[in-house]
Amino acid sequence: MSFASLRDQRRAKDAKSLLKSTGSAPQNHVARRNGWPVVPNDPYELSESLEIRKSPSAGRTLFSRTLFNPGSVVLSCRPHVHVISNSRISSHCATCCTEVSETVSLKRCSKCAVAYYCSTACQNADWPMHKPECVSLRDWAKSAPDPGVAIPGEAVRCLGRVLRLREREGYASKWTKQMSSMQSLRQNLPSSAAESHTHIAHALVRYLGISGPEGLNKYGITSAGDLVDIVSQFTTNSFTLSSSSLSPIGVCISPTVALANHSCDPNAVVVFPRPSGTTLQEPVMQIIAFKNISPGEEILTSYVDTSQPRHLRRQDLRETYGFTCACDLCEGRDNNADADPRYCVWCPKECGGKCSLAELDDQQLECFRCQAKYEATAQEEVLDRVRLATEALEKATQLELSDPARALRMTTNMLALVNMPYSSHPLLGLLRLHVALLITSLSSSSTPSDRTLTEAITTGFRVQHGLHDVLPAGHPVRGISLFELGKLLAMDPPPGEEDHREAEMIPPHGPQRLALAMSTLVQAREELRVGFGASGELVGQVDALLKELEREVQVWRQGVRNVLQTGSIISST
Ligand SMILES: C[S@@+](CC[C@H](N)C(=O)[O-])C[C@H]1O[C@@H](n2cnc3c(N)ncnc32)[C@H](O)[C@@H]1O
Repeated sequence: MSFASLRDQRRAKDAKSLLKSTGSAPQNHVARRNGWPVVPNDPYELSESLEIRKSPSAGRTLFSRTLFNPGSVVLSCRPHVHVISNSRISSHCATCCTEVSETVSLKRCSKCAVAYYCSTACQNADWPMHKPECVSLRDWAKSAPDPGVAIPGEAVRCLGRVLRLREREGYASKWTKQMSSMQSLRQNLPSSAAESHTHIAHALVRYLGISGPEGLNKYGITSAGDLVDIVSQFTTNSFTLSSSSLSPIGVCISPTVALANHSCDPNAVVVFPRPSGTTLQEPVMQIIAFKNISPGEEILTSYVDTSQPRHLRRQDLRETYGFTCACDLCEGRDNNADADPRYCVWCPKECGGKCSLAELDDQQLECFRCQAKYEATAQEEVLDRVRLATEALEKATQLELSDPARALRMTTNMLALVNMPYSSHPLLGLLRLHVALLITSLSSSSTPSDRTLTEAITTGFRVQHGLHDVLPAGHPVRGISLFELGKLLAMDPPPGEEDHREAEMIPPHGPQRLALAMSTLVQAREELRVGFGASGELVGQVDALLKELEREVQVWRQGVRNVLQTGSIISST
């Protein structure tokens, strides 16, 4: 069955459920705005500034009833369930997600040796949930065929918590009603998702020690369809749990935040800015407006990385969420007469214009500015390099955590080969990964080299350039990458290497670099105040670093003054 017919089926289904929800009540009893029925907020308890409407083709969606300025918090809540991912399980507290550091140590659960906590208070808070989970984790480890799979994946651990919480909270509770109201794609499951759903369902049953239908009944599951619904609700509505600097650290579910529909040109973002200051309230999840949202406007977040080209965004959305995005960006209604900066190469005549790589279909690449066309062999060579770079990006991303040195060699080699605008896929991805790997190398080396620092800074500037062309101001990814660049510029260059190359140095050294670091950090603060809201943890970190640099500048100015004064004393005597 084609995707279009699946979508049409869903539309028909939406229309049916709409009729059902209005029942036999007269039409004028159903509140409508712009023709869309307003759905009662219950059981969500949304604030007065928000309302839920039912779209004809995209299910329930959130609308604003007030003006949200860029940087204002649209919604703030603690997720219903969250778990730390397998790769971060020993470095983040299972309860509040605080990361291990020089000042924070984590203690491991002595029974399962899987969950880690930053304090006794966090361990106690998690105990009612962890107690049965602890038994499941131990049983799972005992029967694991090898140590590499001794801990179940985060989807299975998260769903284990969902089922146990449903039982604990009660099937008629608000908590369970909210969870059950989340959309399931069971009826229109994309074929690509069926295999992974089955795999998760099998693993879940094994993890919970369920051996027959009675075991499932205990968790309120009366049919295989119920189980598919629960897995599908998870995949369609879960969020990547991230640190305050957007590093992925786990997975979580909030039925309220999940009410927001998707656009590749969104007006709001979902972040975890750690605003509470009290670990026991964390993780706090927020929807933040990064554009003006007027009363009566739909609140739209993005489920995918919007710096990616359309074909990759569409593929992700189809496979995981079962729909084809029809936003202005995807449908080419964004009034952009140039090549898509997310997927393009430079003009063959180097006029500064770009040729689009989107919808190529054997056509000749043509410059949008001067209409010059690529020769067949040159075009083949360019496309080969794009393919090669795409594969290298995928491979290096997989190796980022397990073998960062090898990943760094791959990005270094590939960056020397690709020549396309910094904003374009796969170059932007390679540049972002390259900076991250260089930062890892700088922080893990006992003798970091100035060459590595310089390369990280120059690459950081290229990333800025690229992101600027594909993400709007205030997007959290822009703020984070400016902050990283500011921190690199603020680092003291390693001693002993700098003098002989100073004249040709890009970026500058000495006080000029300090000034550049400060202006970059001020810009980062502006962007972060929008993308994470003013009370985000990172805004405080930028302020602290700016104060430190201010003091360095004072010391440096005083030093110059001293030298000048000493000089004038010498010359006057
Ligand atoms: C996280 S849920 C959003 C809330 C959902 N509309 C509901 O009624 O519960 C994601 C699902 O909403 C629908 N959806 C979200 N954004 C959409 C869009 N732009 N176009 C079509 N469907 C969309 C898709 O079915 C998707 O799988």
